[in-house]
Formats: sequence, structure tokens, C-alpha cells
Amino acid sequence: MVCWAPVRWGADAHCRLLGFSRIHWVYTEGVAMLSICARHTRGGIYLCNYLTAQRAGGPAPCHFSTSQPSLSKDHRDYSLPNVSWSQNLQDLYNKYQELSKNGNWKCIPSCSQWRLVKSQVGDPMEGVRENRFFIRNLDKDGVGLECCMFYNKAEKRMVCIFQPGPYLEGPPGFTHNGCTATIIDSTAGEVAVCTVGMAVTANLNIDYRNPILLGSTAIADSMVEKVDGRKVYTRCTVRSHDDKVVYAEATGLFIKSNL
Ligand SMILES: CCCCC/C=C\C/C=C\C/C=C\C/C=C\CCCC(=O)SCCNC(=O)CCNC(=O)[C@H](O)C(C)(C)COP(=O)(O)OP(=O)(O)OC[C@H]1O[C@@H](n2cnc3c(N)ncnc32)[C@H](O)[C@@H]1OP(=O)(O)O
Repeated sequence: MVCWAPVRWGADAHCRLLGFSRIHWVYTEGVAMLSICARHTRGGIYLCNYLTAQRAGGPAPCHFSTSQPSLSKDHRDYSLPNVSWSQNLQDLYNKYQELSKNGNWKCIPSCSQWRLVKSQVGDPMEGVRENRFFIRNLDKDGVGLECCMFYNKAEKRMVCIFQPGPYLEGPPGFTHNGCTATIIDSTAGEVAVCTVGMAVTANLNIDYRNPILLGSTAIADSMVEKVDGRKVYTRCTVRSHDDKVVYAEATGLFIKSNL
């Protein structure tokens, strides 16, 4: 029999992040099927464990704190590995760290992103909150986006290795396309900013090719194609960690700030 069950799912932050209503409805049969299919992948195990824990009333992360204004001066680097990282994400991180040894690639610490903005435009909330961006705005490791960016100056290229967590769900078991758009915007935006200085998104076009399983590891690979005056044209492809599946392809136009 088909049955719909309400599941309290990290209510406040989840709603804020995805714009859903306070109760998130999950089609339980679909989720059960997905969890069976998902067992075949490393990401699936992550998802299965999470769903099993939730159904059992176990340590489902229903209550957690979001990125509220904070007086903390602890500028944690959210791009460093933590226990929620899958082996695939860790392997990609190790690969780019290795590539960084000859200076071609450079790891971008998460806290550097706001420093970049502040150095250009100042920070209206200086002193009242931590340095962090929308892309990594949940306190709890693993529930949102785990990611790290690497920059290649010579190639005008930025990659973002990432692992979407359970609070980023769109279709049951899969990543919300708005989350994918955020990753693309941030990766392409960052390479635009690193290339020409402070710039904002004017246009973003995305073709979604395949859904991204929650808990899986993927990579957004973005590069600057052309700079024409203040206009920075970028291209980005999102693929699975092993390059076998293309998840999305995008172009973005960023406009260099007049400031
Ligand atoms: C505002 C908050 C900023 C927050 C932080 C922003 C960036 C973060 C920076 C560093 C962080 C590191 C990495 C990045 C991480 C994340 C990325 C997040 C990105 C964002 O979250 S960022 C916020 C969302 N974003 C906006 O909030 C933009 C709203 N918007 C505007 O602020 C203006 O609209 C603007 C500035 C775009 C242009 O205004 P403007 O007056 O300066 O210049 P103008 O209109 O003259 O355009 C100049 C030439 O661009 C062409 N052009 C313009 N728009 C076009 C379009 N859509 N399609 C095709 N061509 C276009 C014109 O046709 C002309 O071309 P031509 O020169 O050939 O005539």
C-alpha cells in the first residue's frame, strides 16, 4: 500500500536552505527502494546508514545549529577533511594536494573566501559572525556540503571536490539541483574572482544531465574561457569522482566589480 509519512528533517536549516515547508514529506516506499539500490555504492552506504538511523528514531540530526551570527573568532577551515568524508572524497583531496606540491595547484581554505570579499568591499557584519560562506553554512559535519577547492592559476581553472549530505536532498535520495547550482556558481565565481578580482554572477546556464546521489563524491571543474572588458566568461562541468558520469554542464557570466 502506498503511504506517505511525515519526517521531521532538520526542520529550520533544511527549510531555510531548500525553501521547503517545516515538515518534509518523504515517500517511504521510494526511500526504501532507493536505500536498497544505494547499498551498492560507497555513497549509498552513507545514505543507507543515515536513513536506517532515522527510521529507527536513532541519531537523526533533527536538532542542530545553523550558521547564526557568532562572536566566535575561531576561523575554522571547513575545507579540511573530517570524519564525514568518504574515502572517495579523501582520495580526490589527496590527489590534488599531491598536485599542489609543484605549485601548479593551490588549495583554497574556506575562510579565505570571505577574506577575499572583505579585502575588496569590506564586511558589514565584521566582528559579529564567523567567516563562512553559503556553500558551507551548517555547523555539523557531513549533513550539508563537504567540499574543498583547488585553483590552477596558469590554466585559469578551479575545481571543487564535494560530497552532498542528507540536508541537501531534492528528489528522494538525490541532491537538490539548487545545491548543484550553488556549487557551480561558487566554483566558477571563485575562478572569475581569482582571475580578475571582485566579480558577481550576472548569468548562469545549467544543463542537468544526471542526478547526484546524496553522500557520493563529485567534482566541479570550472575554467575561465574569455575575459572581455569587465565580462568574464566561464564554463563548468560537474562529474562523478571517477569521471564516469557527467552530472551537469554550465556556462556562467561574471562581471568585474567597478569598486
Ligand atoms: C552583491 C553581493 C556580493 C556578494 C559576494 C559576491 C561575490 C563573492 C566574491 C568573492 C568570493 C569568492 C568566490 C565566489 C563565490 C561565490 C559566488 C557567489 C556569487 C554571487 O552570489 S554574486 C551575487 C549575485 N549576483 C548579483 O547580485 C548581481 C546583480 N547584478 C548586478 O549587480 C549588475 O547587474 C551587474 C554588476 C551584473 C552588472 O551591472 P553594471 O551596471 O555594473 O554593468 P552593466 O549593466 O553595464 O554590464 C556590464 C556588461 O555586462 C553585460 N551584462 C550584464 N549583465 C548581463 C547578463 N545578465 N547577461 C549578459 N550580459 C550582461 C552588459 O551588457 C555589459 O556589456 P557591455 O560592456 O559589452 O555593454
